[in-house]
Amino acid sequence: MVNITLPDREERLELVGQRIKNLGIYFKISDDVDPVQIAELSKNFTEDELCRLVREAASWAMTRSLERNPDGLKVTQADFLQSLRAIKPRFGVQTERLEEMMPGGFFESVRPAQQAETKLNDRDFKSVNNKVSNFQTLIFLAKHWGSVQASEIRVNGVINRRRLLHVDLVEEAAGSSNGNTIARPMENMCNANDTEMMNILQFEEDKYVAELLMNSQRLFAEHGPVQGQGLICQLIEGPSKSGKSAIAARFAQKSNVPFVKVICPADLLEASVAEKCMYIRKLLEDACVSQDSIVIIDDLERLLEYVPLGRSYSNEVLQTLMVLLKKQPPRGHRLHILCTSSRRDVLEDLGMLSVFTSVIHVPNLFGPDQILSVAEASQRFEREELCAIATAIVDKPISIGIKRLLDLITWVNPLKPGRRVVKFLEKMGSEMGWEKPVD
Ligand SMILES: Nc1ncnc2c1ncn2[C@@H]1O[C@H](COP(=O)(O)OP(=O)(O)OP(=O)(O)O)[C@@H](O)[C@H]1O
Repeated sequence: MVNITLPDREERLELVGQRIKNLGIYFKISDDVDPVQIAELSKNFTEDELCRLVREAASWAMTRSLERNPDGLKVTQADFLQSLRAIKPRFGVQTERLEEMMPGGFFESVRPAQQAETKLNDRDFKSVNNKVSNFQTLIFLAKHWGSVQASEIRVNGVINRRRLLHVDLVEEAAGSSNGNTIARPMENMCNANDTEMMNILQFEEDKYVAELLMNSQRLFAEHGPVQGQGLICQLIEGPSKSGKSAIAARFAQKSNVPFVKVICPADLLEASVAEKCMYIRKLLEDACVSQDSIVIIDDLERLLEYVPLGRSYSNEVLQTLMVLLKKQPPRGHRLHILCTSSRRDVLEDLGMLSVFTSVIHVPNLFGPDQILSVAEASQRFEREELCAIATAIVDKPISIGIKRLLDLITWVNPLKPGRRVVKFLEKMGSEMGWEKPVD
C-alpha cells in the first residue's frame, strides 16, 4: 500500500502561503494573488506538486515579463492559475483522457431524461394515426415545419395547454398539396405553444449520466461500511458502440471528484500479464490515497484478454480484478469503480457479476427521434436534410449504437448536400436491414 497522505485544504493553504512568502524575497507579488483560491483549486496535489506549482508560477511571470515588460517582474494570480492548468497531479483527474473517450462530444438530449419520459405519452398519437407512433419525431417535424415538403406529411392540430400534444398526422394524397390549409395550423402550433414545446423538449441531462449521478450518493449510503463512504463498483453494459465509455467519462467529468483515472486495455497492449496486474493494482492503490476517487475500467472483457474463439481469457487478470474490485478503501474514503463491457454474458460466465453493486444497461438508439437528435446535434446536416431524414425514417425499424451512427454521419459528411441524405439513408438501410434503400 502506498504510504502517502495528501495535504488537506488547511495544510495546502499553509504550504502555499509559506512558499509565496519565500517567493516574495526575489519577486514582487501582485495584490491579486489569492492563496485561499489556490488552495481550493489544488485539491489532491502532493506537497511536492504544491512547491512545483509556486515555482512554475514564478517562471510564467518571468516569461511574461521578459516578453512584454522587462522592468516589472511581478507574480500575479493569473500565473498561479496558469501553472494550476499546466501541472497534472499524480492523484488528480485525467482530463484529456476523459475528453478522448468522447471524440464525438457528448449530446445531452439524445436519450429522454427519466422525468421527461414520464411526462410524455404517445398513446394519443397512436390512436390518431398508427402509422406514426413516435412522439418526438412529430415535435421535430413541427419545429422544422417550414422546410417539410407539403406533399410528404401534413401535421394539423394544436398543442393543448396542458402537457399532451395533440396532433393529427395525415399523409397527403400525391399531387393534392394545398399550402394554405397545411401551413396555418402549423403556424398556430409553433407560435402559440413555443414555450410549451421547448419545455417538453428540454432534456437537461443524459438519462444514464443523470441516473449514475443520482444513484452514486444513494449507493454509497446503502452499501458503504460507514454511511456515505466505502466502495461501489458499477457495470455499464450494452451492445457494442452504444456509448458506454462516453457515459462513464461524462459521469466522471460531472461528478467533481478530484481523482479520476482510466484503465484502458489499449494502454496495456505491450504489457505482460504480470505487468498488467501490477498496473491495475497500483492504480487502485493510488485511488485509495485520495478521499474521493473514480476509476473507470474500460472494455473489461478486453482487459481480461477474452477471445470468443475457444472462449479463452487471462485467469491471472480475472483473479486480480475479483480481489481488487471488492477491496474497500481506507476508512473515510470513497471509491467508485465504473467498468464498461459489451459482453455481460461473458462476465456472467466468469462469475464476475457478483462484484458489481449495480448494473446499468445502455441500449442502442431506437426510434427516429433519437436518430434525429444525434443527426441534429452533430451539426452535419442542413435543416432541410434533417426534415428529409425525419420523414424517411419515421416508420422504419431502428436499432443502432450512437458511435456507429456518428461514424455513418461522419462518413457521408463530405458528400454534396443532395447526395448526403440519400447515402446516409442507404447506409442506415443496409445497417438496419431495411428491405430496400429509402428513396
Ligand atoms: N449522449 C451520448 N451518449 C454516449 N455517447 C455519446 C453521446 N453523445 C455523443 N456521444 C459520442 O458517441 C460515441 C460513443 O462511443 P463509445 O466509445 O462511448 O461507445 P462504446 O459503447 O463504449 O463503444 P465500444 O463498444 O466500441 O467500446 C463517442 O464518440 C461519444 O463522443
